[in-house]
Amino acid sequence: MSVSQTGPLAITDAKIVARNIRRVFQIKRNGDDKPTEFEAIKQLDLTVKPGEFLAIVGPSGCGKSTFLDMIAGLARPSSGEIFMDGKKITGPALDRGIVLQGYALFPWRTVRKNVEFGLEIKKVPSKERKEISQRYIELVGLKNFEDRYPHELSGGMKQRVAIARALAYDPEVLLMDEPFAAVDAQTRETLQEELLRIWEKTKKTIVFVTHGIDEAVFLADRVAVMTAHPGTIKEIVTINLPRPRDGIRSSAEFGWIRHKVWELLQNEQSQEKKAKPADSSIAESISSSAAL
Ligand SMILES: Nc1ncnc2c1ncn2[C@@H]1O[C@H](COP(=O)(O)OP(=O)(O)OP(=O)(O)O)[C@@H](O)[C@H]1O
Repeated sequence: MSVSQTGPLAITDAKIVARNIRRVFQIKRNGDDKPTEFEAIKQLDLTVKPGEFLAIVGPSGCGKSTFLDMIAGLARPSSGEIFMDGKKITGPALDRGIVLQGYALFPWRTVRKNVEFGLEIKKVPSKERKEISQRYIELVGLKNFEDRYPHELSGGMKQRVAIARALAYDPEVLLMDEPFAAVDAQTRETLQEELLRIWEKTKKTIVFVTHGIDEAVFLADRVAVMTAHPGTIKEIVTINLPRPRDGIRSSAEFGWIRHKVWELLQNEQSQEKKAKPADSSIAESISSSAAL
């Protein structure tokens, strides 16, 4: 039997395999007759192992969220394929849980009802739903907040609800797009430690997009560094730091790995600056419109 290979793992042995991904957006600007093609991602290959915690970092606008959306099945690659457990991803499904930066909670639902949302879709009976939601509410440290509404919670608490909601319907893969960006530094560190504790307990595969180098190195087994636009994988850094990682941030090894990732990103950003005069106008106009 011939099995396609991407990196060291066969498609069937890896949790997620992205093969030769390209993503092009059609941009129509005022006054243009025809849309212009904007290549956001090109030739992106990546393999995620079962149970792995993989972080993705890269310069702003390099395509991190676009790539995550494609793994989630919310968008399709223009060419190339993404597989999960050997099957091609063609749309969203409950085997992948998504946690986004803006919490995306339902404001009219209590904490419990938010956490139960995926279970309702799965048609889990009410008694079982309550048991499962309670377990995850407690796992993320929100016991006694079950009946609160999102507007009655802090940013860190909302983010915990979003994590509990994604975990409660037991997806095999958790896709996280800058989930802790909106909280203060101290809460972020607490949430990072909690996420590691949950990951060690639940053995989920996690793909975690972040701007934070410290965050990526602290959390991940491997950090995939993307190039500037058009984004592809520049290098994958294996984080050989022991676990549990409490207190590791002050160690020399942490500082050394952090510096290595920082350097890779720094090179990318300076190369992008040099390349800018040639194709800056379209990239800039699109990036700024996307930021609005
Ligand atoms: N729907 C869209 N239409 C047109 N261009 C888009 C669209 N979505 C994203 N882009 C462009 O694709 C590129 C990649 O965007 P993406 O949001 O994936 O980057 P990112 O790496 O997640 O950025 P950041 O780190 O700033 O969040 C950007 O230049 C963006 O402007």
